[in-house]
Amino acid sequence: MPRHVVVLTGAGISAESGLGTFRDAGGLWANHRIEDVATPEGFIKNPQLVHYFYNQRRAELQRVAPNAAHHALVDLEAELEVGMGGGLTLITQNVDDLHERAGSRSVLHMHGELLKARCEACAAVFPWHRDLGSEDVCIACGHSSLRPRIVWFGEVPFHLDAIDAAMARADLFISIGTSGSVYPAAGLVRLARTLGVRTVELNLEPSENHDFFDESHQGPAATIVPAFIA
Ligand SMILES: CC(C)NC(=O)[C@H](Cc1c[nH]c2ccccc12)NC(=O)[C@H](CCCC/N=C(/NCCC(=O)O)S[C@H]1O[C@H](COP(=O)(O)OP(=O)(O)OC[C@H]2O[C@@H](n3cnc4c(N)ncnc43)[C@H](O)[C@@H]2O)[C@@H](O)[C@H]1O)NC(=O)OCc1ccccc1
Repeated sequence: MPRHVVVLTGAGISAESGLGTFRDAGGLWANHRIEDVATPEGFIKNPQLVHYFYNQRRAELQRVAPNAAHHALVDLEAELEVGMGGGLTLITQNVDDLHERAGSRSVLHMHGELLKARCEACAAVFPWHRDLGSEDVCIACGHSSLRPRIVWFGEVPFHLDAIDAAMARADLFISIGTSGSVYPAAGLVRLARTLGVRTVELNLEPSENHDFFDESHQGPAATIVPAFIA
């Protein structure tokens, strides 16, 4: 029975909660060009468009709730800690707070969080639950240079050291609801293999890294994640 489990989640785990994924039909990238809304260059060129993109998603987030897949990971966290004296490291590419709302206690948001803002003048980070705009002022330094605390393309993801440390002690790596198309997140399954860690894919369809998994189960996350964890 594995004791130290690393789970990586992507947009697919939040799909059944009603949040759009990126690459699926009608997904986020169907209506917006990545370079316009998810790059530092796009933010300099058109901050209103970028704020509009994230304000839409922040408002939508407050209308949805975690699903059975999020809740199953809370049970796994407790089981590993209490039962096995081990632990769960939950790494997510998602910027939503559905893992925390389900009850997950330690979540590594490697691509940031929608409900936080960061000041580009003094680097202060604080919770932000309403629309964000260029006129908004940083409560720490008074400058109006706030941006969503999100990792854009070309920017270094968060928590890379904690992620490497968790992978180094893992005995099971589970990937849930991700297409495996964005790096360095998509490279974690290969790192797991080089470390001799067992790898499992839980996804609606085979991901771009399907061949790197020892075991793969296809289906909707809210069904297959509780089934796999039970
Ligand atoms: C497009 C891609 C090729 N480009 C990259 O990967 C780039 C460049 C790059 C770096 N290394 C490379 C190597 C090779 C090639 C390119 C690169 N990477 C970067 O720029 C990264 C930064 C990338 C982060 C960008 N920000 C995001 N998000 C925040 C914004 C926002 O949210 O708006 S990425 C964003 O897109 C990705 C979307 O992927 P998924 O979540 O998987 O969603 P998707 O829609 O694609 O797939 C959904 C899946 O779910 C499944 N599904 C659907 N419904 C269900 C269901 N119901 N149940 C189960 N599964 C389901 C579907 O079948 C599908 O498989 C996520 O990562 C998400 O966070 N930064 C960096 O590399 O810095 C340097 C560095 C790196 C390391 C160390 C030092 C320096």
